Amino acid sequence: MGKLTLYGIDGSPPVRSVLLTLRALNLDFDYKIVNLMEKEHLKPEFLKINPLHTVPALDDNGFYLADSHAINSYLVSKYGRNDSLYPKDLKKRAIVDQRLHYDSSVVTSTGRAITFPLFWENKTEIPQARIDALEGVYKSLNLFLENGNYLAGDNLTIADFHVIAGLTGFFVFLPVDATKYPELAAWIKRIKELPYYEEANGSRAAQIIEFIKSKKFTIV
Ligand SMILES: N[C@@H](CCC(=O)N[C@@H](CS)C(=O)NCC(=O)O)C(=O)O
Repeated sequence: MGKLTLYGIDGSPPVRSVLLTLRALNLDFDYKIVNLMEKEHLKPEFLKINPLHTVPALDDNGFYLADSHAINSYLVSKYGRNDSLYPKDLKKRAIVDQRLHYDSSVVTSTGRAITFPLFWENKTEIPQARIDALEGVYKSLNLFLENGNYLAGDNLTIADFHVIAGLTGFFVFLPVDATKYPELAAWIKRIKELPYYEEANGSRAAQIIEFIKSKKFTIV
């Protein structure tokens, strides 16, 4: 096997989703930090790897790939001992893909609408409507989970990694009410019990969570 390098930073949810996949697959890799606050992603060296200047980016022996969803499905397809994290069966895969697109489109944009003004525009008032949209995400995820223990059914897949990595920072804005969303609350507990969860996601999200709290935001 050639050399794998992941470019990223712990605060980034899509980066943590790739870290979860790399750990689940038990792969060796180098982790190169690209500090977004220091604008390292805009430096020419990184633009050669990913002209869109986003993290995560993967270098698999000279093959460069951006976007966590593309990276995770590639890693499982190329290096997985089996296909359980991203099934080859067309219908099973289609369900995983649906969850991945839901993550890319809805989960990500809902979260970004809350965090972007806080992180980059120094706005500390979050409109209630944005928190309501986040609650809408919890509701949809709870619906997905009525079909099985994991987001795409009975088995753990990369869809679970993307969504848990995204949600980890959102709990600060809106904790999951287990009486309203029991399946979602149980799923979070289940994912946290994965042996590699804390190392790949939990501990790595701690700093960004503290950063969010330090902003002393209010919901208006
Ligand atoms: N859809 C992409 C999103 C990647 C993304 O937007 N990453 C953010 C950090 S969470 C980033 O690198 N932003 C810097 C920029 O857009 O210049 C993925 O899943 O990898």
